[in-house]
Amino acid sequence: MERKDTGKSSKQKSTQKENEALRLTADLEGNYLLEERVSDLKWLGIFYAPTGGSVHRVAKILKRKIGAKRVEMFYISEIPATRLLDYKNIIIVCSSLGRSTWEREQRDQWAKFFPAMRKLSLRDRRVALVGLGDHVTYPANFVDGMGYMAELVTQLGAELVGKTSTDGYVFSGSAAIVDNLFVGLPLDEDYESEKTEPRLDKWLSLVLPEFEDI
Ligand SMILES: Cc1cc2nc3c(=O)[nH]c(=O)nc-3n(C[C@H](O)[C@H](O)[C@H](O)COP(=O)(O)O)c2cc1C
Repeated sequence: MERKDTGKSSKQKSTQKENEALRLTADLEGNYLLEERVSDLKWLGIFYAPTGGSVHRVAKILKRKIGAKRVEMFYISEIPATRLLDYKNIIIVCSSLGRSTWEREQRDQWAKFFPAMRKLSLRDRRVALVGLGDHVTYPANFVDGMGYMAELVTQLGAELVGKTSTDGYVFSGSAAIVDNLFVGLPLDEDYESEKTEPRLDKWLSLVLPEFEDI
């Protein structure tokens, strides 16, 4: 059979395919449009920033422990926020740099990413958080950033999994605690790096079974 030439370049065709897989819907208040992916979900994506420090190191350890072939990993400054929608389950690795830093786009990659992320619907997605912090220098704001991230993904409709007990952590305050549990896994590479691997192993044994199959 003769193939019809639609006159479209392969780039146009792949953009068209991308648009077909995304659906725009109004949020509950009708304030803005939410983007939803409706096809081709993959099992697990790890999204992290910043790169080159403790967050990046922990993201790489996570990928190795889960199995490099089972998971895809992205530095958020190199991808559009809609990439989150490709995954049924999502692990976000972030640090805490204080709310003022997170609110300044010129200083923080997550702050730059948030406006596009706020347009997504994460309904039917399971999200687990890993938050890097420093319990010695910032005991009153320990892993606060993970708390802000939890607020955001919950607002976007995601189901938060992988909450952890505060047992074994020394701190005086944290925005990452809800109902006496951390909203994800806190890690302190600055002062407790020897605890990182055992904490990750224990957490993964609990969180991986919570992720949904596709
Ligand atoms: C300016 C600045 C502010 C920080 N604020 C906090 C904080 O409020 N709470 C906390 O637990 N850690 C805080 N930290 C510690 C970092 O979150 C921690 O060192 C983290 O491992 C850094 O990750 P990175 O090496 O990937 O950048 C802060 C660090 C810096 C440099």
